[in-house]
Amino acid sequence: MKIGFIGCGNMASAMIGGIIKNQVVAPADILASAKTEVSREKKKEELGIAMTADNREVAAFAEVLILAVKPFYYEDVIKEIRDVVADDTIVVSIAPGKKLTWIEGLFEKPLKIVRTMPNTPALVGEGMSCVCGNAKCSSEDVDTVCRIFAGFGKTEIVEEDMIDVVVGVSGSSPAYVFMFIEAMADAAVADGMPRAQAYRFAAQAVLGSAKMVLETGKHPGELKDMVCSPKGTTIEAVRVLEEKGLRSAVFEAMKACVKKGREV
Ligand SMILES: NC(=O)C1=CN([C@@H]2O[C@H](COP(=O)(O)OP(=O)(O)OC[C@H]3O[C@@H](n4cnc5c(N)ncnc54)[C@H](OP(=O)(O)O)[C@@H]3O)[C@@H](O)[C@H]2O)C=CC1
Ligand SMILES: O=C(O)[C@@H]1CCC=N1
Repeated sequence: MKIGFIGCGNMASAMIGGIIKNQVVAPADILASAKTEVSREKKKEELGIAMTADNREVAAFAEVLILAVKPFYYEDVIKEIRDVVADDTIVVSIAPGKKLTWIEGLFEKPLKIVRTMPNTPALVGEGMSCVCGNAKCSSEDVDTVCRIFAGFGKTEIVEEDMIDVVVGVSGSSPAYVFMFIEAMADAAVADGMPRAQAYRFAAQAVLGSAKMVLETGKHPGELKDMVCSPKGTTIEAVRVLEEKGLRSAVFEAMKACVKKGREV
């Protein structure tokens, strides 16, 4: 299977890294484009794939064509490539807000279009993505995309409306988690821990906690309660986090994120 990426920035690189590492396809079966020569050279070296400046070359090459440019470039890119995209190519969007009908309309011909929302932990094989195909897609087409995305993490099929929610809860959320890790590490540094060690401790605590949610099936509140000893240290931290509005901050942040995604 030939996979093409139009745009090869943060998200495409994370996906390609996972695809190659997990041998979904060989590097020779991937072709990507980027706007600047500097990026193309960097990605060629980093990922070991062929790079081009020509989006139309990528579109003609790909059986699965992933549009990995910023949402505001989608319109120009689709107009540029639409006459070289073969009728049976599966076109994959990773952009928030750009609806299937809008993408279909721009191609001006019936095509298989799949909307997805990946996230950057794809780079280490721990991505979380959703997938939704248009009416032209058979279940095999959707499976093909799921198989590619499974190469760099977990994937679930959702209704299109749910994609806006996925943007908030997994597409964008690595950024909030990195902020949380950074803040915990800063506090540990303030208390005397060397910075590199602080990142290791904070990140491993987040990783382990996430695994507990996924692997025990217990409610996160129960897992939290298991850490809070009576009269202990943790409940003091929990009291301050509640006082400072952690839950409300996360709630409001995600509402803002989803709203922005719907407006794109
Ligand atoms: N970053 C993330 O965590 C996530 C991003 N997404 C979505 O992924 C898409 C890409 O985002 P991201 O990777 O962060 O963005 P980046 O800015 O990191 O990358 C954009 C890429 O597009 C290239 N590019 C720009 N214009 C063109 C063009 N006309 N033709 C071909 N290539 C072009 C850039 O080239 P150059 O480097 O040379 O300028 C760059 O390689 C967006 O739609 C975003 O919403 C989805 C989920 C998560
Ligand atoms: O910030 C953004 O717009 C993209 C979409 C999801 C994550 N990054």
